[in-house]
Amino acid sequence: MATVNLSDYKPLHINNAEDFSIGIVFSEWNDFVTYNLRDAALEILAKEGVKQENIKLFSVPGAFELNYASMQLCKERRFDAVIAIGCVIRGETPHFDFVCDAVAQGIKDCNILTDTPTIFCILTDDTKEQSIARSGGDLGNKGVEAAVTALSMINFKRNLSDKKGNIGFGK
Ligand SMILES: Nc1c(NC[C@H](O)[C@H](O)[C@H](O)CO)[nH]c(=O)[nH]c1=O
Ligand SMILES: CC(=O)[C@@H](O)COP(=O)(O)O
Repeated sequence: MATVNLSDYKPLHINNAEDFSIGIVFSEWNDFVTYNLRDAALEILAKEGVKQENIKLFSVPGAFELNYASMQLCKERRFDAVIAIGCVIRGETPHFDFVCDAVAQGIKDCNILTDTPTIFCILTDDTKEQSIARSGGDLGNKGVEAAVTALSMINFKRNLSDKKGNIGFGK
């Protein structure tokens, strides 16, 4: 299990988190980073009361494939939120830019073309060191932020349907 940097995580105490269902799609490319992001997100979801059986994991080869997998899960309307996890590290050619732009656009499309909040937990770094620092290193863990964001967006969506307007945090 990854060492989760919780330094800036404050429990949300979201109501009814035990009923939330979340799909996590993670890429195998740079798994020394993406597994840490994934595990940190899982740890936060557990801390906030999401049942393990309501969290489903899916792996894809690379960040570019997060587009297809995330959109498929969103179209199925199977989850309250989807978290897309990847790590793109710049190489010698413009390929980095195309992959990063494509996955940013693809995850954006999931959010505007479907009813499922889809969280962009994709590191886009110039160096491996930058990625390591953001996946449980000195700069925290983006997986923590992604889990918090997913819970917040599910809550947002539920409050929209409740039409109550309250944010629903806290006991
Ligand atoms: N260089 C990285 C990639 N490249 C692979 C693409 O994401 C994709 O799998 C391929 O182009 C086939 O469609 N992927 C990453 O996730 N991270 C990288 O640093
Ligand atoms: C971001 C990537 O796809 C990366 O592996 C490409 O490396 P390169 O630009 O050196 O081919």
